[in-house]
Amino acid sequence: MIQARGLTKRFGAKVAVDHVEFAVRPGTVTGFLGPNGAGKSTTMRLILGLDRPTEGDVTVNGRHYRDLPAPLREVGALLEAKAVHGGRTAYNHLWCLAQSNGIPRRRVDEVLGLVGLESVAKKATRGFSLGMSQRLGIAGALLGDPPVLMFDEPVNGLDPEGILWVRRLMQQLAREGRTVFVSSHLMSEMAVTADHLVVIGKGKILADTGVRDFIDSNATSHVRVRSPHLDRVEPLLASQGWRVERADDGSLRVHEVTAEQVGDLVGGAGLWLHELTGVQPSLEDAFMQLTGDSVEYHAHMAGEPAVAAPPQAGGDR
Ligand SMILES: Nc1ncnc2c1ncn2[C@@H]1O[C@H](COP(=O)(O)OP(=O)(O)OP(=O)(O)O)[C@@H](O)[C@H]1O
Repeated sequence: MIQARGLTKRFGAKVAVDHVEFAVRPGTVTGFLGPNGAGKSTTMRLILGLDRPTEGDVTVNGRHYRDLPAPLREVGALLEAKAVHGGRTAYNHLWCLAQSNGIPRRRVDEVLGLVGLESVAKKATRGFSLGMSQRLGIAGALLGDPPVLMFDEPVNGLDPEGILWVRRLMQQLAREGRTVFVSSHLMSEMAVTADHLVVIGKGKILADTGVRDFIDSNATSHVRVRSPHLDRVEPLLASQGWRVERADDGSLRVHEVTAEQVGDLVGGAGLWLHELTGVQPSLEDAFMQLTGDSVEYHAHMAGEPAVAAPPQAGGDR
């Protein structure tokens, strides 16, 4: 179990992690989500003792990382896959790690097999692709057979087969009763990999909940409508007090109603529909909804003002 209490890290005036409280429990895959610059990597670095907290505390199975006698046997971590001595072979990289933690040589062969790198074990890692480096990083995390594992963006650079492999690996590790804490920007992947989520924005915890609960409490379902009579259908739906939006592809999104309600109303008015689809919200929808105000770095779409216009007095949101 990983436990953070009042965990805070400041870099000068910048508060990267702001009085964060959470617990990552064994037996589940816990996703760690947040927009760029939210504080995920800093939190992971604090857990691993690579940075010292300005205030507060974080422990792994009740102890600070720096007090662990053989840390690789307690916590395995993949932070930056490319942070490996490029001149060493994959085998030697793992063997050096193993020796410093009293891990037997046969375990090096085992983990190389687990991640599928046996055939390149004797090659220098400087020639490795990002995907191969990720696999090597994961091998390093697994080396000490630790009860707690942390992965920062583990599927970065992996092909679809590799992504599926990582998903199964995370779930297998959790099923074995381990604590698995994993950050990713790939929402669709998190939705199918994680059981629980810790969401951070601008250094503060925004949510700490199950994946399903997170989606249900932060996004609503909608009905997608296409019609050759859109100019009449749109005001008809709006006249019911329903929230109706026009999507970029010309379809309508009608929020918090059922497809039956929309179909009955439009059919009753003698208008035609070409599509009527109930759409369940995704993890991405919920994430965007929750973290919209916490995004530090906004890109601007063509035609969108670079600086948001001030809200109109008395205007609707
Ligand atoms: N060594 C540092 N010195 C100064 N500021 C830092 C340092 N490390 C991180 N920060 C700042 O702290 C904030 C949190 O950064 P962090 O890398 O933890 O975010 P993140 O959630 O991992 O982002 P990303 O998703 O982009 O990897 C950012 O504003 C970042 O610029």
